Amino acid sequence: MSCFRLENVSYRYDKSPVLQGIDLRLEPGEILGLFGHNGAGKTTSIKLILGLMQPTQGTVSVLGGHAGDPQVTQHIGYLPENVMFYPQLTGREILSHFARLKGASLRQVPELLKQVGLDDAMDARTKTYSKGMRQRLGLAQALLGKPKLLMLDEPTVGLDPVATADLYRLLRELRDEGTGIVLCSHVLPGVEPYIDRAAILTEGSLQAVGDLTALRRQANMPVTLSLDPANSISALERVIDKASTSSGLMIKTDNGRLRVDVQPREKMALLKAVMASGEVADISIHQPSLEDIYVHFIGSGGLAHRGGNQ
Ligand SMILES: Nc1ncnc2c1ncn2[C@@H]1O[C@H](COP(=O)(O)OP(=O)(O)OP(=O)(O)O)[C@@H](O)[C@H]1O
Repeated sequence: MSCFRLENVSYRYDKSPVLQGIDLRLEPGEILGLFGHNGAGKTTSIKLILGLMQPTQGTVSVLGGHAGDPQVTQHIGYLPENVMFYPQLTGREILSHFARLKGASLRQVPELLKQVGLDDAMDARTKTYSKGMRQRLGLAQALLGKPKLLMLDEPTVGLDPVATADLYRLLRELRDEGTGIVLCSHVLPGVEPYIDRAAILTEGSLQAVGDLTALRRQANMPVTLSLDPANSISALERVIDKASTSSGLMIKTDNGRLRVDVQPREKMALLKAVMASGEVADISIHQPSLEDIYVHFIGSGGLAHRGGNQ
């Protein structure tokens, strides 16, 4: 049973279309990164999965049922983009309140607060919490009742790098226990090792979906080889010129090394020729990162939408 399936889903607020023909699914035990610029439609997609709104076209099924059904919703954990809590209550009081609302065991409350690193602060009023602490309390709230589907909207906003890495590690543990997780973000640095698949949304349309290998293949972006000459840069450059089948191979010198941008399909032939020449002392290979792939798919039009939370 899939955690959710969106089939040919479109949505419009009033007249303007916000999502168009989205096909997307999430399986148990998987972390999907949903990436897109500000206003791309990430939160709208989440609201449709939560059943807060109905699609104007297409179908949304969640955990084998209908989005919004109480039997389905009780198995969903959701961390909204901007978490706000009553400032006079303590973390423990707030989480206990949400546990009662959700019908989750109160025993979970101190356990979860400990899990998100708030064990020392659970009896302090939330008005004394930092932004990162409020975010962790929001995460604990989302984890109440051990959800089968966890949806996190910009979960790393307000977290420092160590807390961000802790969050990703926690998500990986939950994933390994079978939870399906959606991570919505426009903050890409650091997320790459923790997601199984990425979906890139621009202007309400999915540009690409897949694991990093599939996205790299689809993007067909050049791979950068960084080469240390064994003898001289000019001799190494001649080898590359001769071996290259494509015209206009990008070659740059960089601190006594050569940087060569090569198409993926030509990489192995070029490497073999360079190795056989005896003109190279060392090689490093840089594949396009998730950020490179994201920028490739959203294009300069998408970049113009990006906000300041990078
Ligand atoms: N209640 C609403 N009424 C009208 N338009 C809306 C409403 N909510 C969102 N929109 C519009 O829908 C589009 C998608 O918004 P959405 O919040 O889904 O984007 P997002 O990808 O989550 O953006 P961000 O990264 O900034 O949170 C935007 O153009 C936004 O202005």
